[in-house]
Amino acid sequence: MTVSTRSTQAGASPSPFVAIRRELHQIPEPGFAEFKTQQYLLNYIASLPQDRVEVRTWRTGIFVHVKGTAPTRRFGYRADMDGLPINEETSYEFRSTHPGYMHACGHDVHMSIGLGVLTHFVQHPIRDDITFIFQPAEEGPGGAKPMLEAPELQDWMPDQIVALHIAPEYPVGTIATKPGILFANTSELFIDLTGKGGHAAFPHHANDMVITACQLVGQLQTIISRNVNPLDSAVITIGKIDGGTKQNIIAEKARLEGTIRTLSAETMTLVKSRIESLTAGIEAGFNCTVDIDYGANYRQVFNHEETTREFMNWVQANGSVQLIECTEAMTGEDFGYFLEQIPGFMFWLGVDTPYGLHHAKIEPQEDAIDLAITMISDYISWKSGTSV
Ligand SMILES: CC(=O)N[C@@H](CCC[C@H](N)C(=O)O)C(=O)O
Repeated sequence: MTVSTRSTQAGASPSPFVAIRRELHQIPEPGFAEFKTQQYLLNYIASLPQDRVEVRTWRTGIFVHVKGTAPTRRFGYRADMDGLPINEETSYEFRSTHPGYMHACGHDVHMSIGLGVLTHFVQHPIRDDITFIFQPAEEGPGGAKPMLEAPELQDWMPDQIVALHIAPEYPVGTIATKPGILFANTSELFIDLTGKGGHAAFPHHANDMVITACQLVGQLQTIISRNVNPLDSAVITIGKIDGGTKQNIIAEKARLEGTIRTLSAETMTLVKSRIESLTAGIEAGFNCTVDIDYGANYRQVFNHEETTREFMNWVQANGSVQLIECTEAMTGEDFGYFLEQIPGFMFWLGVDTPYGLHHAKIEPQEDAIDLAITMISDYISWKSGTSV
């Protein structure tokens, strides 16, 4: 394949898809509000030769169909599009121009790789068709499920699908994956506490929801340490607390925002049932009301055993990147919904940066972009050539 002209060394001009990643990096947007991102992608796709390309939009997402020369099947590549509410603190010259928003989960990288693979197959037709899915709202509330059900996808539904996620902890030149479960089941968690506000000097006339929220956060952590089997894995993270209005007013309301992660659906049910018992105790003990909202729920990312093993063998034989057979992670991804319907897999792409996903200073190594474009293009070409 010929797309890559790699160079991200200081002073050198970036390759086309690194340059695209830098432009996308500057316009991170919330889920289902990826308007500029969608327009940017549409403009780029429109700049390609159109004879075998067809485009459909769905809300802020995009489906692109690239027709093969004598198709017998259809491959799929999915990239997510949304940014995160984080104030960027990287050393980049091409930092986010949207205050308070950042591509801190690599979706700018995932999209630029998607455009690179798309460009390759527009320039180098293969026998089979390919559907590219640029999906909004992966960080929540989830674009995968409604996109799978969208009428615009039905006649372009892939027979096999692939997606990747950047991995800060792995070196550039490595990918990591495994057959079976790769990412956890997730559920968002929003808990609203309502008590009785009052003057800071008269706590006996009020029910303080700041104290109640603090108690509840501590109690929630006992679910993992005392209810979940230690040989199983689960996470409860409360990532945000809001409460009160002023330092000398007892808070009438508080809100906890978090996420639950489990490796099995049964453990998710157990964790939720324990949350409900503990919050019932909080209501009784602190004379307040508690409302729980589980927000968006994602099913586990479960890599198709046979397809993933075949891909891993191909990577090892191909030799352009090093394969790591990893363990599962407690991250979530609504790509799991695609894998429930379509055989395929997700893999981690090594981008070697000391700051993790969702960190304000994350700076993925951009050399991984052209390397991934080449590898995915080569894999799909090989697979198309070998399949009937
Ligand atoms: C790869 C990654 O970081 N994905 C997100 C998915 C978020 C799911 C949902 N909004 C939640 O918070 O539960 C993650 O946080 O793992």
